[in-house]
Amino acid sequence: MRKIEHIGIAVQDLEESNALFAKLLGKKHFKTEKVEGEAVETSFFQVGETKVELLQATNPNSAIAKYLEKKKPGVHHIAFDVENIEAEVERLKGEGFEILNETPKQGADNKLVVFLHPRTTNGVLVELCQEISVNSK
Ligand SMILES: CC[C@H](C(=O)O)C(=O)SCCNC(=O)CCNC(=O)[C@H](O)C(C)(C)COP(=O)(O)OP(=O)(O)OC[C@H]1O[C@@H](n2cnc3c(N)ncnc32)[C@H](O)[C@@H]1OP(=O)(O)O
Ligand SMILES: [Co+2]
Repeated sequence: MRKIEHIGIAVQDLEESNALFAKLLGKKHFKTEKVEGEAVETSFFQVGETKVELLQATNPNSAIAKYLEKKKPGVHHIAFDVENIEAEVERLKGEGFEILNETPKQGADNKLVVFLHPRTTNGVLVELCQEISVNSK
């Protein structure tokens, strides 16, 4: 794990939360992006070397929608930047962590992502992110 890539925050209304976090952080988000595969719309704020990712569900089947059926808006996950996501998945499997999607999937902000089940990570939903480099496209 090289650094915290982002903190994911589940929100009900992206526009409203964008305005709130712009006030809080003293800067506007640098991008919004829909991730069809996750049925989310995201918005990113750069904070030093890490980011805040706001997530709104785009349909009721979204993991964010399901989360908000049971819990209040708030911190949803923590994402770590990794150099080699496949190698990290193998390492973490060996350490007994439960991998939710062994095959990395398309994330936001030009990343491949994997999630670990919170029941094996002390109750924290963990995301691994690997930058998709230009020559690997
Ligand atoms: C990829 C785009 C973007 C990016 O950064 O690039 C994203 O970050 S997308 C983020 C949204 N997508 C995901 O979160 C995908 C991974 N998540 C899942 O597969 C599910 O949400 C899962 C398995 C974590 C929970 O599924 P579900 O809600 O259907 O199950 P339960 O409600 O039964 O929960 C089981 C158990 O886990 C606890 N839980 C659920 N969500 C969280 C959470 N975010 N943080 C911590 N704990 C969580 C829940 O409370 C249940 O615990 P229990 O003790 O059994 O009550
Ligand atoms: Co994320």
